[in-house]
Amino acid sequence: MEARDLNVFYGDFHAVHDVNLSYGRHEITAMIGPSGCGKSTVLRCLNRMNDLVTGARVEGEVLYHGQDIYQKGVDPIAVRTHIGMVFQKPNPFPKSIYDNIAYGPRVTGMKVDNMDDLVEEALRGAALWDEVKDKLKQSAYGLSGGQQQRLCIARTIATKPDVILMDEPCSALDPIATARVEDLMLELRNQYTIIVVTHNMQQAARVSDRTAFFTARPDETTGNRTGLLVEFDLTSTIFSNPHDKRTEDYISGRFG
Ligand SMILES: Nc1ncnc2c1ncn2[C@@H]1O[C@H](COP(=O)(O)OP(=O)(O)OP(=O)(O)O)[C@@H](O)[C@H]1O
Repeated sequence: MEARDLNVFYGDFHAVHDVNLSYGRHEITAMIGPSGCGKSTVLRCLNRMNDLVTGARVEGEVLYHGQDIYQKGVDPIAVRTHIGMVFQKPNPFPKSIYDNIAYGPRVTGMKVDNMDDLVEEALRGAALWDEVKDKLKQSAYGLSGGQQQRLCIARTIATKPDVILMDEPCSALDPIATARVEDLMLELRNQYTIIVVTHNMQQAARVSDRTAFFTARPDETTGNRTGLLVEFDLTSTIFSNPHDKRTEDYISGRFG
């Protein structure tokens, strides 16, 4: 995936300025930076989730296998089946564990030979099968927060996307549940391209292959802070030998 000259506005407010970024296939890319620098805004552009935000306007291109997902005629629902999203707070549907997984394939009209097999495959893929296989008909709300987040990941992979976007997927989880989700991300990387927004720099350092550091620059006249990409590189480089002083200051905790 690739963002080209991406600018995002909320009404008159220029939230994100000229982002150019290539996301590697079967890699985990982390997007980090101080609050308000536009990480989530950029993430939402990658599967047209900003279409659902009142007043949001996107300029530039987001290329997915070379095709601009903002081009006229592209169906945003179809985009979201290829490019799934996992949110900050686990948000299972008020349905059984089984139906949470089966819902996406059903509503998107996916051709499924055997739904039981697909549900099992998705739950196994999200490292949750062994914990829930005997209670598939029970409500998803009975699961712990960490299990609910893995259920949401299973729900995302059930529609067979090839990119998974994650918006601070562990911020509502305790350290043990966080470690499980991070292990899962590393496993999923074999099959999926993962793009994750995180506030947690250790998490970015632990799981990602490449890291994009964003910051926000105040407009001299209005004082409004517009987000921009400062540096994008291998995670090891960003954390050990960043080229930009702003990255270094952020990483070392002098700013943000
Ligand atoms: N729906 C919206 N309407 C208006 N402004 C918005 C909206 N969503 C985000 N913004 C603004 O856009 C800017 C970027 O926000 P965004 O949430 O993308 O940043 P972020 O880096 O993900 O922040 P955080 O780390 O705090 O979640 C901020 O100034 C924010 O107030």
